[in-house]
This record gives sequence, C-alpha cells and structure tokens, in this order.
Amino acid sequence: MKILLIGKNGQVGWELQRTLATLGDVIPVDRNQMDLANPDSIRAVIREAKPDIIVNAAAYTAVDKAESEPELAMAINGVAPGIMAEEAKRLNALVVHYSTDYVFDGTKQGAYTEEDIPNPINVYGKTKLAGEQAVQAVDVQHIILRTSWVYGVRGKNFLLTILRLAKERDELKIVDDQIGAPTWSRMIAEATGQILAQKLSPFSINQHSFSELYGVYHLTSGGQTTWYGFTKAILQHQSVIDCGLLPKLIPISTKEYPLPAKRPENSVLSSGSLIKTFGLTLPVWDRALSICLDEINF
Ligand SMILES: NC(=O)C1=CN([C@@H]2O[C@H](COP(=O)(O)OP(=O)(O)OC[C@H]3O[C@@H](n4cnc5c(N)ncnc54)[C@H](OP(=O)(O)O)[C@@H]3O)[C@@H](O)[C@H]2O)C=CC1
Ligand SMILES: Cc1cn([C@H]2C[C@H](O)[C@@H](COP(=O)(O)OP(=O)(O)O[C@H]3O[C@@H](C)C(=O)[C@@H](O)[C@H]3O)O2)c(=O)[nH]c1=O
Ligand SMILES: [Mg+2]
Repeated sequence: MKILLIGKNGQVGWELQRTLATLGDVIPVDRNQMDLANPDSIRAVIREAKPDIIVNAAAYTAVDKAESEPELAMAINGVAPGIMAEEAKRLNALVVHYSTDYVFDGTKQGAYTEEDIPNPINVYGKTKLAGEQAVQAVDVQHIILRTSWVYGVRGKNFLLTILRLAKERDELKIVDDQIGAPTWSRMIAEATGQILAQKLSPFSINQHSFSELYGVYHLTSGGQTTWYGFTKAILQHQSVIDCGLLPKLIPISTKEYPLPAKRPENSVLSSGSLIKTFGLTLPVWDRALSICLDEINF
C-alpha cells in the first residue's frame, strides 16, 4: 500500500508521518518536491509515485494574509486539490483531504453538521470550500475531513503563540465571543489513520461498503470554548503554572481585536456523523490539550 503524504511538515502532516507509517509505504513530500501553486509539479509527483492513497495535509493557512493574496490562496487551497483528485482518479486511488470550520459563516445557533450549507466569510474559507468542491466534482474516492482550531507541539498555532506571549507580556487580551473546538493535530492524524485502517482491513465490517462512505465528515474535539477559554485552560495547566507564567488574562470582544479577515462567531462542528460511521470519538478539547501540554518541555 503506497501512501503519498503531501504537506509533511505542517502540523497535521508531521503527525501523519508517524501515524500512516503503520498502514503502508509512506512517501512524504514537502513544498520543495511538490509546489501546490504549480499544477505541473502536482501531476508529475503523483504520476511518478503512483500511490494507492493520497493524503493532502498541505494548505495556505494564513487566514489574514489570504485577504491580500487571494489568487495564491485559491491556487493552493481551491485548485490544487482538484488536480490531485484528477490524478488520483486515473490511478483509482483514494484522496484524503482536510477542510475547515471557516467554510461556515458562524451565524448558526448550535453545532454545524455536514448537511449545513457553507457560506464562507473570508478568503481562506472561500478557497477551502472551493477545494472541497473541486475534489467532489471529480468522481474519485474521497474523504474530506473538516476540522477546527488546530494546535500541536510544533508549527504555527494558537497554543504556541500563547505560550510565547505569556513569557513576553504581563497581560493578554483575548477574544471571548468566538466559539469553537480546539483540536490537537495528533488526534486528527490518529483519526485519519483509523479511518484508513478500516478501509484497508480485510476484516473490517465496513470493507464491502466503504465506497458508500465517501464524502465530507466533521472531525473536531468534543466540547466547545472561546479563544479566551482556550487561553485560560493553557495557562492553568500545571507545567505552565510551574514555569511561573502568570500573565493577567483579559476577555475582549472581536471588535476590540481588529484583523484583516472576518472570523465566524460560531465555529462548532458536530462530529456525530464520524462517530456513527467510523466508530471514532475524539476526546473533549481540554482533555486533549492537557495531554498535549504534558508533552511540551518548558
Ligand atoms: N491550522 C488550523 O487551525 C486549521 C487547519 N485546517 C486544515 O487542516 C489542514 C492541515 O492544516 P495545518 O497542519 O494546520 O497546516 P500548516 O499551516 O501547519 O501546514 C500547512 C503545510 O502546507 C504547506 N504548504 C503551503 N503552501 C504550499 C505550497 N504552495 N506547496 C506545497 N506545500 C505548501 C506548508 O509548507 P511550508 O512549511 O513550506 O510553508 C505547510 O507544511 C489544512 O487543510 C488546513 O486548511 C482546518 C481547520 C483548522
Ligand atoms: C494572538 C491573539 C489572538 N487573538 C484572537 C484573534 C483571533 O480572533 C483568534 C485566533 O487567532 P488565530 O490567528 O490563531 O486564529 P485563526 O488564524 O483565525 O485560526 C484559524 O486558522 C485556520 C487555518 C482555520 O482553519 C481555523 O479553524 C482557525 O484555527 O484569537 C486575541 O484575541 N489575542 C491575541 O493575543
Ligand atoms: Mg492564524
């Protein structure tokens, strides 16, 4: 089983390198080997590798920067996944692709399900929705996993930003009116591995009907919080307290923290369909955060 892992150095890609290793022969590539802004390089690498499964963990994830680079963001997030899907179809390969809570406008009361209609309010969200649609437009085997508020022990993410700011500042002002579920990149990788294991296992009860399971699934930690609540949980972790990191924490509104890109007020996704279909549950967000923080050397 040959698995082409695109975006090997991202938060999710890094974790996938380890998780996918037990499922087959992983070919991890980064931007130097495959530039998602260059369709020829996407086609060339896939044709050379001839994978059975393509996992695309690469994306343009700079939400604010995307507002001023919409073409580049669209090429990477919106167009490239469709090219991967076309190439996968030629090989009869499965495509696993990731998307985001930011495809929704955030106005819903309650958690978003896969049946809710996306309506992105920023460039990043629009390009990610275009990517989902590009994959779905090709009649290819595919699993699209929408996740949210991804953090981990490496890379650029909110957890590591807060730990850095807590060292630098006496006071942190954090928005308290956007809700979502922080999700550890490792949990996303583990869940992806388990979904693929179900497809690959000859004993899987889902085996004969796996093709009926293709589509979009929400994959986030359980529970919900705000960015302020997320920050509070980080700073209350024992190893963070032991480090003497005790900045004053001030809840603010989104209006008080102006940024180029609008963010959805409600980013909560229901993972019910994933639980029902694949029997997978992700831990509640603060439990996962605690395990992750235990791994960081302060
Ligand atoms: N981060 C988040 O909060 C969320 C992420 N997601 C989605 O989850 C998936 C994984 O995200 P995450 O791991 O956080 O992403 P990261 O930003 O951590 O990593 C993205 C990776 O994509 C690579 N990349 C960017 N541009 C190109 C390009 N032109 N060619 C090749 N590679 C490129 C980056 O390479 P380089 O290292 O060279 O820059 C990086 O390794 C993405 O689909 C994202 O949209 C969904 C919800 C939340
Ligand atoms: C650093 C900082 C941020 N914030 C706010 C700004 C923003 O509203 C919120 C989160 O900031 P970030 O820039 O980390 O978040 P953002 O880049 O919007 O995160 C998003 O990234 C993309 C890729 C996704 O797909 C989404 O699921 C989501 O994780 O926290 C503060 O209020 N105070 C601060 O000191
Ligand atoms: Mg960001």
